[in-house]
Order: sequence, then structure tokens, then C-alpha cells
Amino acid sequence: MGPSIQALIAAAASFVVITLIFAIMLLFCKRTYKPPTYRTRAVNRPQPNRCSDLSSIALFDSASFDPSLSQISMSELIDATDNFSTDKIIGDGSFGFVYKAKLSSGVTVAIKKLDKDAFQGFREFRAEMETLGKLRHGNIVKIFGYCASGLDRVLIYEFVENGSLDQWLHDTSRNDDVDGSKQLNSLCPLSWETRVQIVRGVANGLAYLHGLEKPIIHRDIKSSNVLLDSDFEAHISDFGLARRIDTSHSHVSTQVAGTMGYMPPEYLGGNTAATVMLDVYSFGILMIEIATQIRPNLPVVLDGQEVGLLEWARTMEARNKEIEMVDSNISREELSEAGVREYFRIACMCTNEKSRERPAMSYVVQLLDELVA
Ligand SMILES: Nc1ncnc2c1ncn2[C@@H]1O[C@H](COP(=O)(O)OP(=O)(O)OP(=O)(O)O)[C@@H](O)[C@H]1O
Repeated sequence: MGPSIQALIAAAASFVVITLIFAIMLLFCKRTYKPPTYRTRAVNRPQPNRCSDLSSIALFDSASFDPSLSQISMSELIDATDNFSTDKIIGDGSFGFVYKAKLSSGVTVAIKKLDKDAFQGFREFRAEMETLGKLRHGNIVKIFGYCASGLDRVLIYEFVENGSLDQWLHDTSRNDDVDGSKQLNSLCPLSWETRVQIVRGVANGLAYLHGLEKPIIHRDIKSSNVLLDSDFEAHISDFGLARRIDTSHSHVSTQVAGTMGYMPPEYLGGNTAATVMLDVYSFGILMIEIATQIRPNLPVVLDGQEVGLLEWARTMEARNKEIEMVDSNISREELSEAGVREYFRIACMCTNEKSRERPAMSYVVQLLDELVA
């Protein structure tokens, strides 16, 4: 009798111990599991910690928006997108999906529906409406209208036919032939001439933003925020992090945000006073990315060692090996040595460690005009 009671107690004790171990493991897994995500926007994204935060930012004053922008009803957007059907998705940004749709007027637009639970989404909506909503320039994407219904916020843009530069540079599926064989289509890879034209367009758009009476810092210049129209003309998009500088100041104090690989050293070091030189640096990195077809956050091998893209580009430039840096898919006959050298010289000027020594975008436009000529 005695041993069987002991055996029972031992069995019960082991059951309790095993259950406890399982419970602890479950708890641990729940805490550490993070769903996979390919959204990589802000390095420092403010999160709502009180309900009032969300409701105060959710309220908006449409009086500060440009009156020429159309306010579009949610029912029209639901009709145009088949109730935001996944078939209509053309992109996925940090704050929601982007849909392609035709409005009842017949205009084709890109519709960005901001995630309802994203606090930053409401800020993005306001920032876009209050900056981009008032801008008119050939190298800046046009906002067509908006929809604010309950907690839903939707931004409606002109549709830019050739999508983002990022896709043209890095999305290899674009090169897949129908039967899956890797055959480059006639536009891929982008020619050197087209790349220089795109760079010039972005420079022109930035020079416009920085030259406004109250300059605008974009703060997130990168290849996925450059859209290409049917003529491969560049249109700067995504003004969710943009800030206006007051006329009496040369900077704006703000939280550090942006995309890794494109942010200047002074900003990464925690300096929260953002100036237009922040965009100049990101633009220089973008120039290197466009020429080399290498993502700025990936390491490059130099003399058998992995280094950052910028360090590699600077070293190669110092060794007069600019042509070797150019994407190997571009025919060498297309390249002029002097032109490529000047291209990288401009990129290196823009990415100077010292922000004060970077050139103004208006001067960069001048240099690029001479390069094109
Ligand atoms: N006006 C537009 N016309 C055509 N395509 C667009 C337009 N706006 C956005 N897209 C597509 O949707 C994608 C997502 O855009 P979005 O600005 O939301 O995010 P992102 O810039 O790619 O990423 P993140 O938000 O992390 O910076 C773009 O890369 C582009 O392919």
C-alpha cells in the first residue's frame, strides 16, 4: 500500500513540475516571439501610451489643408478598390498598404490606407496633408485627395506608372521572363543615362523643397520613396516624416527617424536638430545606390573585408576606380570615364561627414546639369 501511495505522490509531483515547465515555456515564447515584418521605417517610432494621445492626434483641422484637394468618401474608395481587395495592392509601406484603383471620375490613383492602430499613421496623414498637400512641382508626387472617416485615414495620390525606383534597382522578379528564365527585359537594367536623369530629377525636387520660404526637410530620401513615371522622370514621395523649418531657424528639433543606411552620422549620433543637410547626405547615398545597384544597408567586400557602402565608394573613388563601382549590368560602352568620375565626386561631396561641408541642393542641380550637358 505504502509504495503505491508514494508512487502516486511522485507521479502527481512530476505532473505538476512538467505542467509548470510548460507554462513557463509558453509564457517565454509569447514574450519573445515577434511576427516577421518587412516594414523598416522609423528607427524611433513614438507609440501611443494613453488613449487621449490617439484621439487628440486623430482629430484634424482640415482648414490647414489645401482647399484644392478633393475629399473622397469612404464608400467611393470601397467601390474603387473592391473593398480594399488584396488584388488591388501595389505596395506595402510602414503604415499600410497602397492600392491601385480607378475613381468614378475615371482618374487612376494610388490609395494609401493608413493602419488604424498605428499612432504614427495619424501623424503621417497630417504631415502629408500639411506639407505635400500644398506643393506643386514636377519632381514631387501630387496628392490628389484624402478621406477621413471615423478613425480611418486614407491618402490618395496621382498614380505614378512605373512604381518605385527601389523595385527597378532591386526587385529581380522584374527580370523574370514568362517561363521563369532570367531574361532582362528591354528596360531592365536601367541605362546609365536614365539613372543620371533620375538622380537629376530627385536633386531638382529636393532643391525646390529646400528653397521654399519655409524650407521642407523630407527626412526619408531613399529608393523606395522615388517613384518613376512612364518617362522615368523621378517623383519624390512619402512626406510622412517631412518637417518645415521656421524662417527664423536653420533647423527643426525633432525625434530621430528615417531609414538605416541613409541617415547621416550626426543624426545617428543622436543630434535631434535636423537641417536640410540631412537630405543632402541621404541623396548622396541614393546616388551611390543608383549607380552601383547595391542596397545602402548591405556590406560590400573591400580588400577581403566587409565594409559599408559609403566607405567602399570613398576608397574606390580615391583609387580612381569609379568605373568598377558601376552596376556590372550596364554596358561599359555606355559610360564615359570623366562622367562617371564626376558623378561619384558629387556623391562623395554630398555624403561629407561634416554636414556644413555638404553642398546645397541648388548647387548639386547645377553640377548635374553640367554633367548631363
Ligand atoms: N503614387 C504612387 N503611384 C504608384 N505606386 C505607388 C505610389 N505610392 C506608393 N506606391 C507603391 O507603394 C509602395 C509603398 O509605398 P509607401 O510610401 O507606403 O512605402 P515605402 O516608401 O515603400 O516604405 P516606408 O513606408 O517603409 O518608407 C511604393 O514602394 C510603390 O511601389
